[in-house]
Amino acid sequence: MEAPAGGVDDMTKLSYLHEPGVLENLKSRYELNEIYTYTGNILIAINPFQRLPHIYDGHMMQQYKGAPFGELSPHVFAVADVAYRAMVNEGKSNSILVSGESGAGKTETTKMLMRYLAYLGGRAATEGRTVEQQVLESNPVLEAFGNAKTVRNNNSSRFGKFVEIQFDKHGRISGAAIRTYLLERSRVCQVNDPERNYHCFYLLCAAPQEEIEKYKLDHPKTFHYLNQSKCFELVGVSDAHDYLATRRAMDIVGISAKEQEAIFRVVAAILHLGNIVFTKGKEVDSSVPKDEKAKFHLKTTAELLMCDAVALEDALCKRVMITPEEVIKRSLDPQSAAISRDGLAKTIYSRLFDWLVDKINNSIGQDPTSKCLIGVLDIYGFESFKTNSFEQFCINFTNEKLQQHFNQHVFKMEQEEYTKEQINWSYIEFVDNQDVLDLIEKKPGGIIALLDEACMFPKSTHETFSNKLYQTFKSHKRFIKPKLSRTDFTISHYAGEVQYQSDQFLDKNKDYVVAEHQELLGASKCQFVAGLFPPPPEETSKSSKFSSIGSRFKLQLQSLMETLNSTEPHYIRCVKPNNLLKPAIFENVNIMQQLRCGGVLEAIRISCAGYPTRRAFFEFINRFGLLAPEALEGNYDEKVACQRIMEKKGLKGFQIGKTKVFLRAGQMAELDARRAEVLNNAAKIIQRRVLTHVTRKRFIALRKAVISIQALCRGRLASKIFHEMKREAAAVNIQKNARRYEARKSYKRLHSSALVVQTGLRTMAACKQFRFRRQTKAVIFMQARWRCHRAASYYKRLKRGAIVSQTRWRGRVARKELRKLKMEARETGALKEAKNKLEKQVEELTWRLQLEKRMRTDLEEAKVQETAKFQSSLEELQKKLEEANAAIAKEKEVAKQAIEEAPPVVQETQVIVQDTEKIDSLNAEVDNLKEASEERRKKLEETQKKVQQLQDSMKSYGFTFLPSSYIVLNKL
Ligand SMILES: Nc1ncnc2c1ncn2[C@@H]1O[C@H](COP(=O)(O)OP(=O)(O)OP(=O)(O)O)[C@@H](O)[C@H]1O
Repeated sequence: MEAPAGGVDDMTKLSYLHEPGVLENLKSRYELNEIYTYTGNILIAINPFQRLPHIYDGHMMQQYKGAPFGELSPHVFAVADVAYRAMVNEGKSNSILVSGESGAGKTETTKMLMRYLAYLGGRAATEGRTVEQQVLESNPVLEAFGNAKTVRNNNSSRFGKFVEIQFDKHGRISGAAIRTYLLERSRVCQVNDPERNYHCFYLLCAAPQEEIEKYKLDHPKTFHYLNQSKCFELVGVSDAHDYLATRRAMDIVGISAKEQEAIFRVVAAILHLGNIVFTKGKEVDSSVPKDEKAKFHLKTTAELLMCDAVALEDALCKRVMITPEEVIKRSLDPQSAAISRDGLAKTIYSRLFDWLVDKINNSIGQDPTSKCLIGVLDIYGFESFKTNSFEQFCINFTNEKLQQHFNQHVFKMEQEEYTKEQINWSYIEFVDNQDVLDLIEKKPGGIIALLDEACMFPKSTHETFSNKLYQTFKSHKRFIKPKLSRTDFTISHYAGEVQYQSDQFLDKNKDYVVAEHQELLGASKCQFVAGLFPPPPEETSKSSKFSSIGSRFKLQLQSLMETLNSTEPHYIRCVKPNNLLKPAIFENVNIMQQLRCGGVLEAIRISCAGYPTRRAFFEFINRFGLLAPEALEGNYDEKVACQRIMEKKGLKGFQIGKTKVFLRAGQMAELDARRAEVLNNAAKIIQRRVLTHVTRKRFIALRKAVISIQALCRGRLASKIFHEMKREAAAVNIQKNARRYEARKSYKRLHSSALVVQTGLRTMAACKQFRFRRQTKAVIFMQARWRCHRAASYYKRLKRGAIVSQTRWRGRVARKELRKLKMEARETGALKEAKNKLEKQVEELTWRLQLEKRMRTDLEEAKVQETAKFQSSLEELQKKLEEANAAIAKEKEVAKQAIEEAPPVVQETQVIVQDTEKIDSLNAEVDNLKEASEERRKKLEETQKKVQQLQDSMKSYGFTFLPSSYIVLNKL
């Protein structure tokens, strides 16, 4: 089969299984950012050196949850899922072993595993912190105190870690425990350029100002333990931010504020401790703090550790030697004092780290009832440098142990199984490393045992120790004595030869606290510091008195191996693609070496050549019996039934053992696929029936609901239409009223305009009429005047004529009368009476004339003259009357005389009566004219009043008219 361009996701599928093929496959996948590849059950993870958040997000977790192994592309979640499912289904503990060299991505992979397991087995946070939250948050705390920048990794874990996640019977996380291995103690006092010390020191130096002041800290370059390297900062990392993040994580894992304060106080004390420089004292081979600065740091260290400064100085510069005879206090030279100081710093730091791990474990809590666990091992990979010390020895010892576990699982157990089951099998050669392990750990006689022995003898040196090694293992095929060195030794590990320098082995292996240090800090006033140095248990035997790092580590590894052996292992091999720590660089040689060290190539070979899948007969029949029901019905024995099932499915190359069926790679998957097909068909039938039933029920309910909804909708629609209609009617009404209002308004405007026009016209007509009447009046007046004048002229002429004729007549009549009077003179009384009557008449006429005169003066000036004329005529008449009266009086006198002489004769004068009547008629005419003019005047006044009123009202309406209009309006 040709490999696809993007590579295959399982290398057992490769057609040409050789090193270049494997490398090419990994390379082509890495170029596509496919960092994970399977090799059978082993997952190879190549460090991308760049964030790929999309492959670790929640969606991805959901995808991998419960997905069959191999169905989705290779992923760390798939391995965790398999481990979890196996634990839940089979009730067996599982472990995931993550290995690889420094910087290969073990810690990141472990974090992903833990996140995914927390996702699978997590529960909703009910009361504050959950176990999984605490497990996850323990990472930043441990990283702050156990990680440092090295040349190979900016965040290198300087300890091994095995996290046991305990689950309850429902598969929920119920507890957890963290075991740590072999913290690199030497880093506390010794840092190579360009590496860094543990992160916590730098974090504390970047803490908020008040803490810096409290702990009397300064820039990292001022501290001896930090300034041995010129690297103080990490690119893209903020120590100040990480300090706060660490404090938050400490809160979550249950470290109280008081404890946190004590922890950082101790960290600060270690920094100050490192700055205590010694110089020669007055006595021989004695030492004292070098200067004031050293004294200041001594004092500060004592303050921070809450112990006596003098006692601290003594503990650093002196040693107490107990001999059977006496107790001797021996001074240390400056060099030894510095070693003592560094020893104290290392002890304090390692105890602090152990305290943190214990605290986290206690705070998370263990579940004693838990039966299953998933262990995740993140441990340093194989190391081979130019100079390899005790740490590399222990690390490589660990890797040998793990390799053996891997061998046992993948190769040895495979082959043993084949032999046990008596199947045809041509054995594959594999490198068994038991001899290396024997070389290192065998008791007695192993390197660790010899090292312990050397440490117990005070006079031993690394030379004596090396010689001992050379003598003991001179014929061991895994032990080589280098030709050019007298103290180095080489071990031929499974991954290659490593040459160790033994000069520090003894010191680094010693695991005892100097009694003076123990005493000093055990008596600290700070409970936390005193707690780090509990009183040592009473020694029972001499052998138990001595404890070495090497043997303690060996015991820890033994216990770890026991745990791992009781679990079903899963392997993740992390690979570092380049030493530049940069993405997209694939260094072939480097990677090939790592694959070889991780046993990946061997695993590929055996997976393909052997029978990676096996099942007990009953398990196989249980699982795949449904593929050939006739094989079960025939009452065959299990072995035959298994054979029939496989033959029916056309499988070839499988083997039937004594109790198990052995399948070639991929055959199990094929059978599973067939089984899934059959199950799917059956499930489909059941689903069909159930679905029909459910769908019918749902349909009926739906129909009912639809009818209700329709009724409701129709109701709504009708009400909507009704509402619309109502609105329309209202709109029409409003329109109607609006139109009416508009029409009325325009009508009113028209009406008032017509009125104005009419008023104008009427005014014009009235003006015309008024002018006509005025003219008529003037004419009448002129006519009246003319007639008056004519009548007056006629009257004057008539009166004159009348008076003349009257005078003549009266003269004649008077003479006649006189004669009569004379005749009637005798009747005096009658004459007297006539005389009185006449007098009265005269008086009356006089009164009337005066009245007329006054009236005429008031009325018209024109008549004044006439009246004057009348008056003058009246005066004339009066004169005449007087004359007449005088004549009458004369006549009376005459008559009196005549009467006296003769009887009087009385005759009435007709002329006076006629004049009076004429005057009366004229007066009546004048009165009539006056009345007529008075009436007109009154009418005119009234008209003017009306005009004035109309004018006022029109003004209030805002109209302005011509004066002629007012007149017309006045008339209206
Ligand atoms: N899956 C990943 N995705 C992104 N970056 C990664 C991944 N794995 C590793 N890295 C990067 O590689 C660096 C080193 O990884 P890590 O600390 O996990 O290595 P390690 O094998 O644990 O090293 P050491 O043994 O020194 O602790 C990380 O800081 C990170 O930057």
